[in-house]
Amino acid sequence: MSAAQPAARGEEIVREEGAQLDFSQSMSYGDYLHLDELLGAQHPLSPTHNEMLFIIQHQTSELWLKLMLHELHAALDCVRADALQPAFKMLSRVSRIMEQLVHAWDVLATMTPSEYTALRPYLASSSGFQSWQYRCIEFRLGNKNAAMLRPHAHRPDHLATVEAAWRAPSLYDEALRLLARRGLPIPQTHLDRDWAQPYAAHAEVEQAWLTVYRSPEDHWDLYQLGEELVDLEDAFRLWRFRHVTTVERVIGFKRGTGGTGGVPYLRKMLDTVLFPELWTLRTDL
Ligand code: HEM
Ligand SMILES: N[C@@H](CC(=O)c1ccccc1NC=O)C(=O)O
Repeated sequence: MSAAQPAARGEEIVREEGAQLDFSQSMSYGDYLHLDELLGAQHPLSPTHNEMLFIIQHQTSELWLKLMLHELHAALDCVRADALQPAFKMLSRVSRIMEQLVHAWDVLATMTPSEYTALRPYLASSSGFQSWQYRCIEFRLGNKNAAMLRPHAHRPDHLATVEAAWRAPSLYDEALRLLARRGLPIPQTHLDRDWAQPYAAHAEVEQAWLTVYRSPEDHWDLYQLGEELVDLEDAFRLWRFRHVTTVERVIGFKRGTGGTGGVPYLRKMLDTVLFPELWTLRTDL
């Protein structure tokens, strides 16, 4: 077989398929996806080989966070409008994205402490702690903390977005309002409050969820909502765990570039509970 044959066959396949080959007058793949901007946004500051991994890992994470927020906002609107079926679809997508981010740690973990130490000085005081999209997700899921607004003060546009997420009812707050609309007794303190304050678990809320979980057939969609929320928190917990473990692998107990204690701070965050009564009810079921 001559060397020209496979190439000729390749040309024939493209011709037979009728693939479009000229994009001088129409929109191409790269045009639609704005790939020039996307692929032109990696600007390593160090001479190290591994910085490209570090940048792309974070940029792809931020893209997934963007989609999570898009889905979360829509899911919140649906729960508010009693449209649970579309909300379930969106929440399940949010959980799958979080799982994707959990697996993404495997790629970053190929970077050794020696490799990271070489690029770390170039990061200066930047840190994931300053991710405004991450903070919006935390707030939309109900982990409210006013101190987390401060790192965004230098960007009034981002500050306004994070502040709006902080002041708004969270997904869990909306779920409890839904339970109340369905006739389940939710204390007034949990139906109308200062939503910027951290959520406080309440025995009556657990009782309401227990009613749902004790007879799923009578409350099937609320039962499904409860399990969707638990799926999401489960995936979030895994992400936090992989984060702190990866951080310990690469910087040990050094302080973080964001100014926190580093691993001890991230370990404290592992204690966060987003939807407390959905977990405690299991003991009492
Ligand atoms: C080698 C990789 C990484 C190291 C060493 C690292 C280290 C740290 C440290 C030490 C903190 C605490 C804040 C500080 O003082 O800086 C932190 C926070 C944070 N990091 Fe990372 N990180 C890494 C990768 C990532 C990745 C891939 C993401 C994905 C977006 C990420 C997102 C965050 C977020 C959102 C926080 C704030 C967490 C919170 O406040 O609960 N980090 N990281
Ligand atoms: N806080 C990290 C730095 C860091 O991880 C980071 C720096 C810039 C952009 C993203 C980062 N990732 C997550 O925190 C450290 O202390 O090494």
